[in-house]
Amino acid sequence: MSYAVKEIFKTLQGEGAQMGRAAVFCRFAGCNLWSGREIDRADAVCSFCDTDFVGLDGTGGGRFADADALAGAIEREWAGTAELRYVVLTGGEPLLQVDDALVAALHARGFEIAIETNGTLQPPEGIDWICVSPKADAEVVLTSGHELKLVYPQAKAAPQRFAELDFHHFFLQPMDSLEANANLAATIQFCTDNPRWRLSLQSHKMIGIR
Ligand SMILES: C[S@@+](CC[C@H](N)C(=O)[O-])C[C@H]1O[C@@H](n2cnc3c(N)ncnc32)[C@H](O)[C@@H]1O
Ligand SMILES: Nc1nc2[nH]cc(C(=O)O)c2c(=O)[nH]1
Ligand code: SF4
Ligand SMILES: [Mg+2]
Repeated sequence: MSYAVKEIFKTLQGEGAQMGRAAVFCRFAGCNLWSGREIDRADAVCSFCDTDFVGLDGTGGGRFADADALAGAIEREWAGTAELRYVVLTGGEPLLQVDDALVAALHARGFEIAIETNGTLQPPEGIDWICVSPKADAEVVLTSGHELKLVYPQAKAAPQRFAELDFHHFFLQPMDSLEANANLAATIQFCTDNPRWRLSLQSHKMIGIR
């Protein structure tokens, strides 16, 4: 099958337990919890998204005919050493498109594969780092992985609902919005009072990288 990709770029992972690690980001177009159009935002299941995932027009974006073509583009973007190749599949919601063929093509090129997902869809086998970020009252069907990274606060997604799921790391990430300062303060307070949860900052926004 073909893949619709908004953008492909190399940067440092800004969030979570892999913060600071060099990675190629592959941002898939489209999401199942928001159309991506501002006119629909207030009524969407996920209403605080900070990302433009509509269309194929970002740097390195486009329609890729098959897994080999997309993995090849990701490999060219990495453009570096053979070791510690790392790709973050994100979006939009990457699990609308990521399949066995893409996992195999990336592994064949020596990439460790990470994914950022809202947890409403099952992944193919073999993804090396799974980050689930639950949204509002959307049902989480992907209940195990490496990190659970909850944007905080969300009226319909209290941390307690996820604290017993099968993840190695539990992060709260302050919601970036007009209330970002208050959200940061509330997140610091919650993590201070509930030591299962650690603070994840969107460090790329603080240091001015993508
Ligand atoms: C744009 S999403 C794409 C991947 C997937 N759809 C998801 O929601 O996890 C990438 C990450 O950004 C986080 N994110 C989105 N909007 C945010 C905001 N306003 N403040 C903080 N984190 C946000 C998401 O929760 C997720 O962890
Ligand atoms: N540097 C950087 N780190 C990130 N971690 C998760 C991101 C995402 O949008 O999925 C992201 C992003 O867009 N940029
Ligand atoms: S689920 Fe992810 S990509 Fe979709 S609207 Fe929410 S944050 Fe954005
Ligand atoms: Mg982002």
